[in-house]
Amino acid sequence: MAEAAVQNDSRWLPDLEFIKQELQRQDPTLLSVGIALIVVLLSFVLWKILRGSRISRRAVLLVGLCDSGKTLLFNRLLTGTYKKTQTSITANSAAYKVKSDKGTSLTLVDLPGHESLRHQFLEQYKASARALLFVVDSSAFQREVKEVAELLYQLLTDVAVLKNAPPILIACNKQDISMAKSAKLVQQQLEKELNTLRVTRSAAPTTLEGSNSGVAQLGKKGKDFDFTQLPMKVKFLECSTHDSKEEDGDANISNVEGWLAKLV
Ligand SMILES: Nc1nc2c(ncn2[C@@H]2O[C@H](COP(=O)(O)OP(=O)(O)OP(=O)(O)O)[C@@H](O)[C@H]2O)c(=O)[nH]1
Repeated sequence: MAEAAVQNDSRWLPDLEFIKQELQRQDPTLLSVGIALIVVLLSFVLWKILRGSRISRRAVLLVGLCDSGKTLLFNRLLTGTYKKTQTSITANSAAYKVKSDKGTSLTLVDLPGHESLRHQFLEQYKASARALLFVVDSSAFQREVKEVAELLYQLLTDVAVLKNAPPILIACNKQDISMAKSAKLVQQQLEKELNTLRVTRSAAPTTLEGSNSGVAQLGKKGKDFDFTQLPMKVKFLECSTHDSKEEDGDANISNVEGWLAKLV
């Protein structure tokens, strides 16, 4: 057995000897070709690993404040129909087949928006996020802007979230209501609010236990914050999950479906 192993090993010896001799001769052409080959090989392996981890993360998390419309959007995406909703106290998840020829599926996870629950569920799911579908009630945005920005700030500075840099869709929902703010206005106000939050949070003293561990800097230092400074793609869209006249009227979510289809 041992002899066979030695014989097997000896098959490699001429090659190693050849490489050794060539290196000793320090042929610059061969050396650069060798280095280039190694770089290509390593890049390929790295690309495979990164791609593999992206594919294995299939969860699209629906996050947002209470009553922003996550559960109704979740139901609409899955069944296309209207269903009366109640405040979620736990996460709902289901397989969702994207609207494209590929027919691939993602897992939609609707997380509770209530302040006392959302942190716990975000902690549980954030590492598996392929993407984040952040739902905003555009009709209540003026009143809720600070709270919306705080939740977004929490996500955008979370080291575990930033590690995977999942694409984010900010769905400016309830556009059927006349008071609803446009996606452009929501974006501008959020950028302003996140900028303020960044200043106040970085000025806040860190506790002895280091409560700021796991929290990263938001955007580029020394520049006013805007969403293009983030490592992930952030898109803003307008949608409505039901018609203002009839609750079970048509939803306007085809752009959300389009965004989901592009994830796979
Ligand atoms: N007019 C209008 N109402 C909507 C829309 N989307 C949701 N709603 C209503 O808003 C209310 C809250 O919707 P939900 O889907 O339960 O909200 P949620 O974000 O899941 O709330 P939590 O479970 O508390 O996190 C319900 O009465 C919905 O019918 C919309 O696009 N337009």
